[in-house]
Amino acid sequence: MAEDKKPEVAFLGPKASYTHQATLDTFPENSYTHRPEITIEDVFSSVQSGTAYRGVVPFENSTNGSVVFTLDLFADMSNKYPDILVCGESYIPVSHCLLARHPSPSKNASVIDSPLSSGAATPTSRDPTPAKPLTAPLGDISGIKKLYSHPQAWGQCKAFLNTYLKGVERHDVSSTSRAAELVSLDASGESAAISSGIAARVFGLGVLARGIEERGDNCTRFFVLRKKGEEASGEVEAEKTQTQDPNPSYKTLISFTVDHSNPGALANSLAVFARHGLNLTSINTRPSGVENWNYIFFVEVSGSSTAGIEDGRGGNGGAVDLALRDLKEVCRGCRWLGSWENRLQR
Ligand SMILES: O=C(O)C(=O)C[C@]1(C(=O)O)C=C[C@@H](O)C=C1
Repeated sequence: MAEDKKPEVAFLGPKASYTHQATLDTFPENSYTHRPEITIEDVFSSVQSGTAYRGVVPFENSTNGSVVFTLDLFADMSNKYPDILVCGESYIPVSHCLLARHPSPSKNASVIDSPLSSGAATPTSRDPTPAKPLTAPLGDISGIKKLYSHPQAWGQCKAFLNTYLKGVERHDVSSTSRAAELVSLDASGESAAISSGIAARVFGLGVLARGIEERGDNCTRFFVLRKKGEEASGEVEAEKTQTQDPNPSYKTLISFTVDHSNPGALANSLAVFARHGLNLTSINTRPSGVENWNYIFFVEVSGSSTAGIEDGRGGNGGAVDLALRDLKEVCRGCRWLGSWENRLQR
């Protein structure tokens, strides 16, 4: 069947996750088969093993910061994903809803009468001026005893949760769409999910509140993964059309570790990028996993590295390749994690 011939793109599922939206944004359904995976690690695994042509994973949220699960997989302490590279990115606006199976948002229920619905969280000595949520529930939500979502989502909806669902038990699950799926299976009707409006339709749930995120411009950045040795881009026509910018700029992700006992080791490593005129656009750290209080650093720089770095020939002599060569001299270990076209629109 022609359907079977389409390249497979693995993504953090189930269907209707924000990662699914990012996948649809980059890989049109008529040219690719979209394969939902249960965890972000499963996506890495499918790309590493070659069973998926590409993978899509969340990397960073504009309100709540890095997706640490993804960073830890790039850190790859057990050397399970040595061939994973980033080859693309996608920015998706994220607007969360509160979803439940038996939404009683009795349209008539007075939101104003409920003590839970005053729109102001209780001031405490630790937080005397709590943030005000952007939105209120559409009806009575006092029956909700359990909340499900991806850990990233709690931090994106703090004001709403503190105001209207303070103290309600929270369950971390693998994605926001998995949260919606679990709620759809809970006959008690006492659970709710933080998930998307699309997930409400896919899992037949009702919407108890819309736009519950902290900020109206909440946005998540996703990475497209490929396996080392696979063409960077362009082999499939549909993917080529993603380039809309006639003068695209590029970004590169690099990880490195330093000898923490050496004063200036980190400063010397970062100075390499400045010396080669590379703008550092982000820096993250995670525990290295080697010993306590030892870190792995992730930096994103402007520019790209091309042929040669991948197979150890040293690259094309561009600024990123030269920086990688010099970085090796001053850090303990470093790894090029891919270069891709910058898709950030300002
Ligand atoms: O759970 C999902 O729907 C995801 O795609 C994951 C994820 C994330 O990890 O950041 C993506 C976007 C939102 O920021 C919340 C969750």
